[in-house]
Amino acid sequence: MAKKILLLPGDGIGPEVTAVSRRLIDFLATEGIVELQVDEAPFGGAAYDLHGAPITAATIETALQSDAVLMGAVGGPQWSGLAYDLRPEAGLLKLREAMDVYANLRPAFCFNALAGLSSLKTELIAGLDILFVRELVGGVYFGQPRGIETLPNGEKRGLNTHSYTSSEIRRVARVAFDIARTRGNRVCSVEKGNVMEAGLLWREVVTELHAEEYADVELSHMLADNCAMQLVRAPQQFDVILTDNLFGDILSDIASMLTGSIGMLPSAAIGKPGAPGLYEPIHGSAPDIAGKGIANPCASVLSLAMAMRYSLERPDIAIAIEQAVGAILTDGQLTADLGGSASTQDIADTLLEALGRELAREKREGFTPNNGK
Ligand SMILES: NC(=O)c1ccc[n+]([C@@H]2O[C@H](COP(=O)([O-])OP(=O)(O)OC[C@H]3O[C@@H](n4cnc5c(N)ncnc54)[C@H](O)[C@@H]3O)[C@@H](O)[C@H]2O)c1
Ligand SMILES: CC(C)[C@H](C(=O)O)[C@@H](O)C(=O)O
Ligand SMILES: [Mg+2]
Repeated sequence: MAKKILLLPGDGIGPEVTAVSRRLIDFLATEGIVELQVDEAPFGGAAYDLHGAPITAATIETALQSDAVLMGAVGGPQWSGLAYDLRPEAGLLKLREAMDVYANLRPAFCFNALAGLSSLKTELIAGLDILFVRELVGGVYFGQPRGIETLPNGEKRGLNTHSYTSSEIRRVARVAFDIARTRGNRVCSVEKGNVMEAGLLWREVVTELHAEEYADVELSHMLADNCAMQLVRAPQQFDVILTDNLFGDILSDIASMLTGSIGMLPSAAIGKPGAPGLYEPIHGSAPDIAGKGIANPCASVLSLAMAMRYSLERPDIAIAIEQAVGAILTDGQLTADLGGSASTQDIADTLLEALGRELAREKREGFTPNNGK
């Protein structure tokens, strides 16, 4: 039966990079390599402009009925004055919450061809392969109470609540330990238990789960500020980094620059086994370059590869896409963020050819599933 994929291009460069993934999807479908039913809906600021809300109930329903949702990016200055709930970013949080995609996998992998473009020295980067497992539907992003209130003295107060229950921590920690077993078998759990009770509980629950079920996996703990420093000092020390929603957001952006550009980093947000996954680049709508046709589409395309691996049961296509991206980078097909002059369209054209070659090679030689490593 055809797998269902919902595209949510979003705002800014979102539609530009998603269009490249769409070309790959259409190619795979036309060649009969995979049977896909593709839907598309406005999302974020685009949905607000059309429907007065950043996501509609119908789009949430379609997402829940899909096998995978591929999102571009949302947000932009034209919507920044809206009330909090109407902002494009609030639509994204609503979607993540509705899909209950609590584990956000953010690989920071450096393609060989880009090692020299990292903001760190090449020798610190060679072979870099970190996987962030970021909790995605809890913590300070969702804690109650929240809001902006006026105090009796007339002053305003902005309020957010950072909270985690043990079951929320346990389920995402389980994902990190399970994935670690398929790669370097090491998990570094990151919080700030030195100053936050939620961090203390985080460490306690992770330690307990480790002792009960995952004693074979090497577990370490690190405070988030130290982790930020270690990521730019000696990033190769890490295999899987397990952390909360806010720290995961920030630490994965730091790690993106180790790989050459934020335009390279994909993500997969997964929930209960069998439930649809949400796939999106970690970058935003990049208003500074939107409409110029120069956005790097690799993060979107690599997110599609993650969808093939984690939701669409096609690890062969995932690997072919990843190999194709590696091949065009090696050929020097680089967008401006990587110091090149290729347009988004140029990348789409060469990527399609490279994907065709990779799939043909797999047909001849077979492939070995690599679990995203
Ligand atoms: N998942 C998402 O939809 C998401 C993620 C982050 C930020 N945002 C939103 O995007 C808007 C802009 O945020 P920002 O400027 O802080 O972050 P951003 O990630 O959009 O851009 C940061 C910088 O990286 C560059 N960049 C990002 N992606 C690129 C790509 N694919 N190719 C080339 N260069 C790229 C941009 O040009 C910019 O200079 C805000 O409204 C923010 O809330 C959305
Ligand atoms: C846009 C925003 C809600 C989002 C986040 O903070 O999770 C973004 O920064 C990301 O990394 O996906
Ligand atoms: Mg972010």
